[in-house]
Amino acid sequence: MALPKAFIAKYQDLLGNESGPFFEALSGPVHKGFRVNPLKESQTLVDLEKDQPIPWSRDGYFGQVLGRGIDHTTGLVYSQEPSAQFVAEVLSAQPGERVLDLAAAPGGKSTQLAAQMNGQGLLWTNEIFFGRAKILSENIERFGVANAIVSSADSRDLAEQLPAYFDRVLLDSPCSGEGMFRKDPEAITYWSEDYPRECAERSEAILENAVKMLRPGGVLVYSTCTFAPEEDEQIIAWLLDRYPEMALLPIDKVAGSGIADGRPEWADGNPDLALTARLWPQDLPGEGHFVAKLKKADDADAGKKVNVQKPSHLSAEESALLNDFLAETVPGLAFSEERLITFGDRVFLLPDNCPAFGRIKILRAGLCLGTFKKKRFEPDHALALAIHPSQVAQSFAIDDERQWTAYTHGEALSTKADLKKGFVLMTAGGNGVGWAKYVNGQLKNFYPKGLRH
Ligand SMILES: C[S@@+](CC[C@H](N)C(=O)[O-])C[C@H]1O[C@@H](n2cnc3c(N)ncnc32)[C@H](O)[C@@H]1O
Repeated sequence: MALPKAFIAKYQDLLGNESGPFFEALSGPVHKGFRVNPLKESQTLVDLEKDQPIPWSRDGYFGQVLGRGIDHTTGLVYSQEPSAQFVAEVLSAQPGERVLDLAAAPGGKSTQLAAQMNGQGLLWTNEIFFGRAKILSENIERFGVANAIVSSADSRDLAEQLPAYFDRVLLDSPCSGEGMFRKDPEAITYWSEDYPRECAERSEAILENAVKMLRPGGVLVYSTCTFAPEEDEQIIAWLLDRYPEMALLPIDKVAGSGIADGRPEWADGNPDLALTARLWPQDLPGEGHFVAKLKKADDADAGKKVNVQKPSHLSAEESALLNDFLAETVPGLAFSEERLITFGDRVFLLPDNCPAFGRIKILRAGLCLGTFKKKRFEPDHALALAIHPSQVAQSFAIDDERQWTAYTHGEALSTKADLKKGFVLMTAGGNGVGWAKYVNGQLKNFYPKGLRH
């Protein structure tokens, strides 16, 4: 890997004697990791080795996930670089809280936060670029997350809509990506001496909005995947200076893991900056990361009141179609109609007390239940991935490779199983993986066309 001369000079200067092992590590092997998904009822399908837990990640292991493998397709695992798994652990979202992931695509940290929240509370996950937000939304669906709002908005517009609203905010900032040089050498081509400063300016602008959205007493985690002090300690020094209501919190650096303190001497010398965390490739089996955890003062400005999103009014026909579908197919799913919202023909179950969307572009408003078709209701793939098989009236277990291949190709399956005419939850290894419609010994395939392979 050819590193820019200016990069080498900068880190020789900053790291002194440590620079040798640092540059050596940058030309060493990349470490792969994955997380298992505790939101899924059963883990029986995971055929990846789970003998090397990542010390700083609750559900994380070293190892490589295959893109088209059943583990991945069914949302049982999420492929994520080991160091990146530390960030959401530091934020530590709790069930029932209001949590914002402000720069979230493709969704590594959001899916980890969703696992921590275990379906309770509100996870608002945002990505400014619409194309990337679509990928984020697909990953949220595959992971079986029912309580997430996925939006695509500029942080300024979000802050106007949701002032002082969240218990926890994560800004995993768009950065110069120096920590990914080893994993993704293309990142080197974007680098210049000025690039970290340019990225830092963008991060400052996003951070201002992140702080606005934090409630008094709320917790903010700021992270990057760069070594650049301009985007790491110096940004936090700037934040502490600009917002006296924000204070650094200690981070559990997991004794023996190699996670290091931040470097006050690379910013304004404030000793509190040592509370931040640095993950160096020469110290641990992962890529480069920086993490800071801060709290907003309990007596900070509480902001204006945020309204609750108004539900949609279903027509009598829509209500009847939906209620018939639920009674026949998912009798174990109970909720109040006050939580239903429609986008075109699709109906979503909002998280409890969901805040109003205003003009924010929403890609996913909680759990998509399905689509109103002419005189019928068709369940959504997201519903199959998020519900527990015990909630449905009938299910069909795919128990061999041949059936799995046929189902994910979009073929109908023949069966002698004792099923009633209507929708059937298809399961694999004990988890919902999609829908089929049973008619006369045939399971008609409802696996989404875009996912067939
Ligand atoms: C480090 S990545 C996020 C990775 C993600 N947290 C994960 O774990 O999968 C930063 C994200 O910020 C987005 N971004 C770029 N410019 C932005 C801006 N001005 N405001 C907010 N997000 C931005 C990028 O598109 C990118 O998806």
